[in-house]
Amino acid sequence: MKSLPQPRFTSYLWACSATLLLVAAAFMFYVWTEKRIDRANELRYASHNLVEELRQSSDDLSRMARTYVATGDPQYRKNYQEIIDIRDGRAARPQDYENVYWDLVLANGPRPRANGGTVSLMQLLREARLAPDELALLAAAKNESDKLVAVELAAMDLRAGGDTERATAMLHDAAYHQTKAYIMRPIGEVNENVERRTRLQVEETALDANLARAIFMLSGVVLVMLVWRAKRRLDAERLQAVERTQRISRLYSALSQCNQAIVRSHSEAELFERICRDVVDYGGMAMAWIGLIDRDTKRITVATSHGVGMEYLDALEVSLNAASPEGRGPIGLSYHSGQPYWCQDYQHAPETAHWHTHGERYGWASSAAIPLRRDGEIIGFFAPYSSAINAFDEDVRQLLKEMTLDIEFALKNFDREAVRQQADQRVHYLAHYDVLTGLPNRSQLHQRARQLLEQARASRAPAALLMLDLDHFKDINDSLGHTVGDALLAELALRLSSCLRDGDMVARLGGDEFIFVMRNLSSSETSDVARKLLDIIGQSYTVGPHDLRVSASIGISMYPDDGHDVETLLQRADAAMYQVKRAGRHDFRFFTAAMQQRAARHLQLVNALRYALERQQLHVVYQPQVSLKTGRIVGAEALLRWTAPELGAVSPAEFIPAAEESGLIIPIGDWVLRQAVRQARQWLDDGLPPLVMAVNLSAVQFRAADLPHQVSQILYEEGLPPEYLELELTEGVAVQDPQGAIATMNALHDRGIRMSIDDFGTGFSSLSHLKKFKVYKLKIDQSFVRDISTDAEDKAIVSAIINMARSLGLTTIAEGVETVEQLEFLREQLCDEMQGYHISKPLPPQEFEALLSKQRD
Ligand SMILES: Nc1nc2c(ncn2[C@@H]2O[C@H](COP(=O)(O)O[C@H]3[C@@H](O)[C@H](n4cnc5c(=O)[nH]c(N)nc54)O[C@@H]3COP(=O)(O)O)[C@@H](O)[C@H]2O)c(=O)[nH]1
Repeated sequence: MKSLPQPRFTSYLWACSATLLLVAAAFMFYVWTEKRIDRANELRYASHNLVEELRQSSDDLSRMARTYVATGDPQYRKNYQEIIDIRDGRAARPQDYENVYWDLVLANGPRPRANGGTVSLMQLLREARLAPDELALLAAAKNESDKLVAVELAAMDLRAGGDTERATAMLHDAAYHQTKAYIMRPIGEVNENVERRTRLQVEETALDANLARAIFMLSGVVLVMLVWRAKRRLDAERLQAVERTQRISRLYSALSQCNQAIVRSHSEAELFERICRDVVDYGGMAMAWIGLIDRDTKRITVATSHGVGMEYLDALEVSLNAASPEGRGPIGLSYHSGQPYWCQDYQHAPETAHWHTHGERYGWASSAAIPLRRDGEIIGFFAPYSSAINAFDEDVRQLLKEMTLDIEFALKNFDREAVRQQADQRVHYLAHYDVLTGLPNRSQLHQRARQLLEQARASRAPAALLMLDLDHFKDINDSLGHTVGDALLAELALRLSSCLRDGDMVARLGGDEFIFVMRNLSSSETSDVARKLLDIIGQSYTVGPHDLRVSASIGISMYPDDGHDVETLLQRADAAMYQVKRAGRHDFRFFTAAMQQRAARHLQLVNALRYALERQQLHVVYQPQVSLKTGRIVGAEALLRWTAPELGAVSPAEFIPAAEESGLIIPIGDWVLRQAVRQARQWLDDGLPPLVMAVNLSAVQFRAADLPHQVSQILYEEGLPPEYLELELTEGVAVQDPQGAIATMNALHDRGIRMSIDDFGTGFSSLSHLKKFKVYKLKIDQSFVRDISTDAEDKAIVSAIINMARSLGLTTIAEGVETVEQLEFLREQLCDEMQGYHISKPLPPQEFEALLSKQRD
């Protein structure tokens, strides 16, 4: 039942003040009426006294006169005259005059003391505000009294004259008494009149006084009641204020808890749970829940709840569909208005009718639905329930709105945090994993490998580190593009991962280089793994329209024999892999101490080579190439020499591979080419017989995309016609990408530049390819030439090469010719040209020039 609103304390204060005024007015009225009664009584008393004085003075005069007549004592006549004088205002009225002059005189002898004032009795009677008729009666009495005075004076004169008898008779005769009676009758009438009138006046005033007293008492009672009620109201309001203060402080502690919840919560679910708990534990709610909108069904699903009666939510049906009853409740209304909905009387509100029966058991008296937004869109509702009607006053509403804003702020922060975490995870992923293959990257490798070695150390078990590098993978990238290369690497990573046991790892170091760390493997088991890897890697890859095959080189180092830390094992596996590469690739090798020395030497060479050009440690020598028909020098092969102060003279057989692997061959090769071209131009300019300058071109140089342009540029800049230059290529340039090699050769050929195949017979050139190569010369490798005088097989090979070349229309040149026997055999076989120590070692330019000059002569 609704309670009537209580008047506030200030209303009581006004009522009290008004009543107090009424009380004061009633009191004053009462005092005034009492004073009026007093005044009426005083008047009655005074009137009565004065009237009595008139009667008494008459009696006193009679007595004085009779006593004088009887005694003849003049004092009585004197007294008589004094009474007359006082009464008529000629003598001052004595002090304490109580009408009875006789009493004053006879008291103790002395004369009554005057009070200083002289006023006649009649004047006093007039001032006594007697009624006019009363004054008229008293004036008549005074007249009669004056007549009697005249009689008494006459009687006293007779006595003074000695006629006592007549004097006495005059004071006792019937006329005397008749006059006396005429005096007394009006005085009596006046006395009665005054008595009656003043009593009436007193009685009337007493009525007023009673009324005033009644009003005073009544208003007093009312005032007391009002003060009492005001006090109760004041107490109630004070209590309310205290309760409100406590409630507000509770609400603020709920808000503070909410803020703490926001700070402490790490997830949306945790935050929702804390908020519901805080609004119940600190905000005075019986139960609270948070529901989230299911976007598909438009229904509300309970995310979290706290408080008593949470079972209510078990069967709760709430939706946003305004067409259904469960969509027209506080949540539905809140959703459609976008505002919080406060239901202050849950059991009687029409909007909660659908849930009355269900909610009755839980004693809900108020409920609210406050929308929760994320990025401005309503995602759910915060729904607190109270067991009190009108629970959501302004303070509570404000609190809940603020809590909701705080929740929304926290949601935004969670979103930001989620984005940040995703970014962090991405950064972490990028920092530790290879994006292309998903394998651990270099930094992760070091970390994981250290852990694996630690475990191996702890279990005193061996471990293997395998460094795997694809052979000629660059060719695939260069010829088919990086997309194809990337796809192949991704497929390769999957294959490699499939070879892993639990606890082992494979990482991509970058490019086509992979590292395996495997525990509990003996050397022979590691060999099996390496073979298996080579086998798996060698199976074909289908990338788009391409059917590709690759091979790999694997270097292996063993823990603890080859090293105790990751860095050492990596270095040693690298050295082993380097040896595989040098030995022709597509194989695996274990690290050995010799490899270590070679690797160290390799590193030393590469480091020194970096500065060889700028420190002018390089120079070119020239070896003559002679026609077997004419015996004349027809060409020169430019051969690079390097003398470094710390290393001495280093053979190109040693430093060229190092320059190729480090990429230094590109600037160095350019430099050699320019030197050789310049020299050829110089000799032409010097008038020496024209010759072809042969320059070795490594496969690395040959694969450079701008090679044809670069060569033409040097020729152009140095002013040498292209027909005077010959590029010596090894068979290897065409192994990986024959089509690309053919295209480059075509481009060089189109620019008029000659090409020869160096070291022919040692590589894998197929004849079908050879036919397509725009080369004009084959250089028979000196390993075949060396023993042609004695080795029948070499003889047969050299003979076959010469015949094959001739059938293809190619010129042949034999290198490494040191003896006349070798020379003779080659001439017999119709080899076209020769080069070797038999004619000359490679010579510095001046010496070569001298040799050439001799030929001119
Ligand atoms: N890419 C480049 N490769 C170069 C360059 N300069 C040299 N090289 C290559 O280095 C390898 C070793 O060369 P080098 O030590 O200069 O040896 C050459 C000759 O000195 C040697 N030769 C010549 N005649 C004889 C002989 O009668 N006996 C004998 N024992 N050796 C002889 O043969 C090498 C020439 O080889 P080739 O080039 O195959 O004709 C070597 O592979 C060079 O190619 C360079 O500038 N760039």
